[in-house]
Amino acid sequence: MPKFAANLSMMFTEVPFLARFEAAAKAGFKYVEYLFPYDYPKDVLKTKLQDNDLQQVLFNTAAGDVQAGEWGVSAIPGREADSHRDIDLALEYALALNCPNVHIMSGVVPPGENYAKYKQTFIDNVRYAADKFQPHGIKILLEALSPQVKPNYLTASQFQTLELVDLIDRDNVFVQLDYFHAQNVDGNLTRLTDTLNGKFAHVQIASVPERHEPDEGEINYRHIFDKLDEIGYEGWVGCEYNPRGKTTDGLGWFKPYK
Ligand SMILES: O=C(O)[C@@H](O)C(=O)CO
Ligand SMILES: [Mg+2]
Repeated sequence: MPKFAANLSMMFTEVPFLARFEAAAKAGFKYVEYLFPYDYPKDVLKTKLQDNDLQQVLFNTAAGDVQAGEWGVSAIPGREADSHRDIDLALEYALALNCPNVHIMSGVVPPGENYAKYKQTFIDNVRYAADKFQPHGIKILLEALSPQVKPNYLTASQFQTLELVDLIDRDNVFVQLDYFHAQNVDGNLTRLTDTLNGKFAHVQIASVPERHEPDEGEINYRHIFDKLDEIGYEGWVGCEYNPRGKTTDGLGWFKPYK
């Protein structure tokens, strides 16, 4: 049975961020993920996790200057020092929060730029991270983002991310398989799951096209959950969706899995 993690960047937004830990625990979650921890001291987050018997399973490296269009900097040529600073900070938080996975954000490739140069910069920076995280047993995740959500992100297709994982060639680097983006770009989700089997170490879910609860739209998630069980997937499934209304009102789908 999948282990579901509440995504506190998207779920329980009825309450302020630090109150979402308790809200998730009360709703029956044992695991949480969220985009960025950096606005809060490590101790504050650690206490929230401990007080609510929750395990943190994923967060991302910093986004950079979001107003200026950045969404990570690790693929941007000339920004290696910023990328390494973000990776080092992420490692500090991962160790403090006992978090087993960190997603390294590549950033966008502006149209007309040299894609190969961005790709190589990302490969080099992820190798730097992989070697730093490896002694601590922390996995690095790379995610493809669909163009309707983040145009010109370094990778849009799961196959591009898979190629990067293979080129980076480190034991602790994996695909972050977000089925919402995968359906938007690649489709064919059952076969895709088989193709990526062993290469992905974290899953995220949401309906398509609305990015709501996984109980509507194009994807039959009951089938996907069975498929993940069938292949023996042991990682977490992050609930990265925007609830249709109040978060708890939309948790009917979660009842059988509590
Ligand atoms: O799917 C997403 O958008 C996220 O998982 C993320 O980490 C960055 O955009
Ligand atoms: Mg995602």
